[in-house]
Amino acid sequence: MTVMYNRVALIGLGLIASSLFWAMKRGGLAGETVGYARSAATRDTARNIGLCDRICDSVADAVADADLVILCVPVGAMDAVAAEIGPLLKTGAVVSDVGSVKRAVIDAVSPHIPDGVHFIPAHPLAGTEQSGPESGFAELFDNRWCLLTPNGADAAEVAKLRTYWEALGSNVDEMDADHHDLVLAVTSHTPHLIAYTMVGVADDLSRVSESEVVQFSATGFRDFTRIAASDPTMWRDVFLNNKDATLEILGRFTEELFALQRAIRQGDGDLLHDYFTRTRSIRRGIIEAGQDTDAPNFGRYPKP
Ligand SMILES: NC(=O)C1=CN([C@@H]2O[C@H](COP(=O)(O)OP(=O)(O)OC[C@H]3O[C@@H](n4cnc5c(N)ncnc54)[C@H](O)[C@@H]3O)[C@@H](O)[C@H]2O)C=CC1
Ligand SMILES: O=C(O)C(=O)Cc1ccc(O)cc1
Repeated sequence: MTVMYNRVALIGLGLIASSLFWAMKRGGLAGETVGYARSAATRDTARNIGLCDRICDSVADAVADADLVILCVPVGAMDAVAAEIGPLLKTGAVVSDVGSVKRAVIDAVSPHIPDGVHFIPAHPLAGTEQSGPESGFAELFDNRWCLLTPNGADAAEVAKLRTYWEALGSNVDEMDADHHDLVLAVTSHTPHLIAYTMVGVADDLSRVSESEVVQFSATGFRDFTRIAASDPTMWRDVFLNNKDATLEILGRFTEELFALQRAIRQGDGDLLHDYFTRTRSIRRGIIEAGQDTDAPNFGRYPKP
């Protein structure tokens, strides 16, 4: 139990902020944690469930004297929130965020950060399809990656934030923001779009076949429906703010899809078999690296 920052302010009280609070409480990482949410209803819920040591009714109260301010709002709201808090930050404070996109957040937030305040963007690769203050839990970040995109920030403050995320349970790496956005377009953003699309297709179909789509959902489709239940505002903002990388990956995806479509039409079993053999090896690589915490036998890899 080591206090790392005397006062931490969480702005936007949803899944990630509430998980941060519970994880900080578990580790005793903050002297005091204060929270602010835009809507009075969210602030009331937060108070009722004991989220944060204090919930403030104004963002000014929340960031006053804060040593670490973490922006936990949708990516599209970062600009407005940063503009509001910029003039209120104390010298020496660290501002960070948890947004799923990094370059657009850096461009939106940096102009509002005064001299003497350190801005260190971060992205925990951990989440669920749930949102809101009641959805958080202390274990969310355990054994998950958190990527920092320091963008030239003070090395000592970056090292401290790294230690903070490690104390929250994460593995931490540093990356260039553009590279982050491309990697996440491949591993998270485009897969979410595909899930949204597939569930949309099934929804159109279910109008024809009544409830069969729901009744006979196989595991793969169930996973798609879970992902497609994610917060619409958050995901709208991800695509609007990681436009180039997702369009690039989506272009490649549709080309491959057309190639597979042609193979099915032409009965080209060799092409399909070769393709599926290649993709299977990628899955095995992930499991052997110990990265698949959802696998039924997670914890038993890598094999002795
Ligand atoms: N949900 C997930 O699985 C993950 C989300 N993230 C990122 O974390 C951030 C927060 O996501 P969640 O906690 O899941 O969202 P959430 O929807 O649970 O909570 C977001 C909070 O921000 C507030 N908010 C929205 N617009 C606002 C505005 N203009 N001004 C002030 N407050 C505003 C909402 O009222 C809510 O309290 C997003 O940037 C998202 O990209 C990062 C990793 C995983
Ligand atoms: O729920 C899931 O499967 C996720 O993929 C969670 C998630 C969503 C957004 C992120 O930026 C990081 C992780």
